[in-house]
Amino acid sequence: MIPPGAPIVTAARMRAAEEALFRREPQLDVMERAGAAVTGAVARFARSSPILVLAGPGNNGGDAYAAARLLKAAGHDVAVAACGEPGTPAARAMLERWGGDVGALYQARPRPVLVDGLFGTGLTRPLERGIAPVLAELVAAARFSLAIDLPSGLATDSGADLGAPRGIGATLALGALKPAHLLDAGLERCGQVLLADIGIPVESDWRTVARPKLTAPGPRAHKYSRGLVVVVEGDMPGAARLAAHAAMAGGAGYTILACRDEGSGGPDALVRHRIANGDDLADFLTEKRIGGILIGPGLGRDRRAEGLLKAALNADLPLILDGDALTLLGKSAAAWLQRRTAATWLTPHAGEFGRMFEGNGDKIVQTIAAASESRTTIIHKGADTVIATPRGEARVLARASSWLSTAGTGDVLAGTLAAQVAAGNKDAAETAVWLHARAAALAGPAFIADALPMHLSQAISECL
Ligand SMILES: NC(=O)C1=CN([C@@H]2O[C@H](COP(=O)(O)OP(=O)(O)OC[C@H]3O[C@@H](n4cnc5c(N)ncnc54)[C@H](O)[C@@H]3O)[C@@H](O)[C@H]2O)[C@@H](O)CC1
Ligand SMILES: Nc1ncnc2c1ncn2[C@@H]1O[C@H](COP(=O)(O)OP(=O)(O)O)[C@@H](O)[C@H]1O
Ligand SMILES: [K+]
Repeated sequence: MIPPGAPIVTAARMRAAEEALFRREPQLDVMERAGAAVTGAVARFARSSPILVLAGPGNNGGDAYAAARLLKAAGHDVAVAACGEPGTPAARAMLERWGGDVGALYQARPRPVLVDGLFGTGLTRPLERGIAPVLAELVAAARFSLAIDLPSGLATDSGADLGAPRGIGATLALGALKPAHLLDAGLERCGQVLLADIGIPVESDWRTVARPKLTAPGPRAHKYSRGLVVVVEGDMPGAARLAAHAAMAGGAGYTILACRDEGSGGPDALVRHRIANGDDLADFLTEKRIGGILIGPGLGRDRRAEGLLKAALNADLPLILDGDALTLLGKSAAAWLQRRTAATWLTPHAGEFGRMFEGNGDKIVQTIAAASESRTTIIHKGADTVIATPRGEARVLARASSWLSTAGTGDVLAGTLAAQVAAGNKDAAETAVWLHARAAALAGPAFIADALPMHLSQAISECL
């Protein structure tokens, strides 16, 4: 499990935090703690199996030499293989403290337990030729592999694959999580992510999503105080119905489907209100008790859809934009949205995000830049979901149920978010993402999106 609410830092931030600490404490003491943390984690998995420790030229290699010595002192059968001489004073000192044999990486014989201490946050380019296949073979031949800080061959700040092996069983993040533990290729290359506190103080506006704290409605609650949600229906009514159902199951007091005609389907408690076009919707949205408008799921992209979207954008009410609403805005999204005075949330998947914003940089950086430019809170969905606020905060959710990869689950997320927005939850996005992921976990394998809302009640009960 990814540690909830844990800070996430880039390689540069981690280095700065380490350097600040080294002004107060010897670097070797910190590295000894890193070695001890690795030893503890490896010993748990290795039991009495022979261990091969791989050491690289930098401080990741320094951690590896420290761990090799401590594992040996604890009675384990340890062999060490290195790629290159240590290039930092700390790594050299740890090689000396190890004092045993060091083989060449290219001649290393596989052992049942492998410790990957080749490269960590200092990796700046794809693994040099020859290293990746040797590492891949040693990992494949081992019964269990643990990576120190990061699997060698992952770009720390993006999680991009620079030659990382497949099959690492666990990764022990040192001091703090890095984006690579959560994003892109890191999602499948890190195995189980463990976090070791080695006494490096880190500050960050970026954290993993944590379980929210919610409260039950007060004794004097009524349907309006719980939150009135309006979901705007479009060409594909099923999508809006799914979202409306999720808003209701996500705790909204009153949910209205603004629909073209009487229609049918959906829970009986769902109220239908006929809306022919954008002018109609604009009139309806003068109702000040509305706590959140959701538009976009199944909206379509025709003239009527454009009129509805314009009415929603012009209403001075909290607004959630999803699906087709995002595509309709396209590259003019930021210009439209920064004019709004009421709060706005966007829930794009990667395709929709790319239609609205330039995609420079890593997913966290990109999402923060877009949130700040458009003055919105963005839930950038995917197997790795990044939430960014206009204030530069980020929350990351990795490893939600991969069964979420089915049509309609995004509509359920948008509806869940609308309920939280209408209830006035100031962490509506993080709450909705957590509840949605928890509902998916509770739904088990091969659920359909229609089944997700019914698990929201249990998910909410776990937050009370
Ligand atoms: N500074 C410290 O004392 C501490 C560092 N820590 C460890 O140190 C790591 C960071 O150490 P470094 O900054 O020395 O970096 P690394 O040890 O991750 O790697 C740096 C070395 O790799 C080389 N290199 C980079 N890309 C390469 C490539 N594609 N092919 C071949 N060689 C390549 C660099 O030239 C340099 O020699 C962390 O991940 C963590 O494991 C922790 O022990 C905490 C304390
Ligand atoms: N492999 C995956 N692992 C975890 N979550 C996923 C995965 N694939 C999709 N999701 C989640 O499922 C939802 C899909 O939303 P979206 O792409 O908008 O689908 P739709 O438009 O069909 O509803 C998002 O919340 C996304 O984060
Ligand atoms: K490593």
